Amino acid sequence: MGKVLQKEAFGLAAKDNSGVLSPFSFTRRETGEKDVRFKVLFCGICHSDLHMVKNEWGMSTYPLVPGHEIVGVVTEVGAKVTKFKTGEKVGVGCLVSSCGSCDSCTEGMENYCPKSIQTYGFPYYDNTITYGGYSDHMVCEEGFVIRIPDNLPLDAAAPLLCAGITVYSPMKYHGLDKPGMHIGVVGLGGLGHVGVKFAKAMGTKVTVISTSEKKRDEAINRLGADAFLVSRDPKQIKDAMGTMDGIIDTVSATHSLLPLLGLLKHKGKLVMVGAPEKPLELPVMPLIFERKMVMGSMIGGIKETQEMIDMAGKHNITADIELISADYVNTAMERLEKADVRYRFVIDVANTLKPNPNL
Ligand SMILES: NC(=O)c1ccc[n+]([C@@H]2O[C@H](COP(=O)([O-])OP(=O)(O)OC[C@H]3O[C@@H](n4cnc5c(N)ncnc54)[C@H](O)[C@@H]3O)[C@@H](O)[C@H]2O)c1
Ligand SMILES: [Zn+2]
Ligand SMILES: [Zn+2]
Repeated sequence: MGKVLQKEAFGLAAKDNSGVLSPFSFTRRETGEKDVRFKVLFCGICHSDLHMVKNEWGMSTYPLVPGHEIVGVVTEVGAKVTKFKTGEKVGVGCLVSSCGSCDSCTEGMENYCPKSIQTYGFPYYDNTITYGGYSDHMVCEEGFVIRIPDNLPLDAAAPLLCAGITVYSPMKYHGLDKPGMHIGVVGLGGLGHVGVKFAKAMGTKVTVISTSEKKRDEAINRLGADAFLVSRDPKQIKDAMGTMDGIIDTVSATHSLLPLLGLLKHKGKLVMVGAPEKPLELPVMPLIFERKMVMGSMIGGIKETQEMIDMAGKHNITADIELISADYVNTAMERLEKADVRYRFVIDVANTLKPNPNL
């Protein structure tokens, strides 16, 4: 193999598990035949970025450039790229590659490919480590690039690439997308608030389940939820027992599943998408007595990510965001830890991250 050509890149990286990000220069590969290169305009801050920055899942390597809710404008395409042209608005979510031939890949579920490569912190084929979207530009195989509908504002669309697909995929897969169904959404953060919007667009009745009354007004009047339940209030839980077809649990910390299982109808499904660092306690009696199910779900495939964002375009679904400058990222991480965000931080990368003069 000849000399591998590379391009200078600049971003923000965690250098250790302290939770602090700082400027970082690195290189990305040249645009390969099937690669799309794009200038990053905006990147959302997912709670997974925070888990990874702090190595809470025990799988982080440093330096770690987070970011998997990335949108931008195409600057260069490889000779064999057919789907994208320079100037087009594109995005990349949590995946940048997969094997392409296993059962999961064949079924369009690259997210479950055992050899899938995540957008940051994973070894790539050329023995480099993948770096995410808190950076000035990206290069990605065209098969993992998503087209952003023209009518969506790019900053508020960015979080759909992880938060959006993570709630959309299980609703579709588990048949929780049928009008008339009653869906619960636990945890009203980045994932939860877009979960409410998609579930409403699918025509279901949506109840937000939260730990305090604080978000009741916003959940109902701003996000369009039909009802709001405080999970720590036994009376509110009791009144809603056995009413829900499915619950999407987006909570990022350990919490009790018992009240949630109680809210489900017979055969109801509790889908775990939140990924706390410690195991949760699973009460089995409600599962046994009423054939209830608990399952997990991880992001979604590329085809369904495109479907999700096209649906968002049709229904004008975007995230409610706080647009921040790159130098605010450490404060944003601290606030995210305390659930002090309405409802997603998005970094204004192109305007505020120090540009790379060589790009
Ligand atoms: N399964 C996947 O594919 C996938 C994809 C993206 C994110 N995630 C995970 O989902 C979780 C949520 O991500 P996010 O970006 O929406 O985070 P977020 O911080 O925006 O939202 C988390 C919500 O959980 C609530 N919460 C925190 N601790 C709680 C507790 N003890 N009890 C009840 N509620 C509590 C917070 O108030 C907040 O509303 C994270 O663990 C993240 O890593 C999973
Ligand atoms: Zn994410
Ligand atoms: Zn595969």
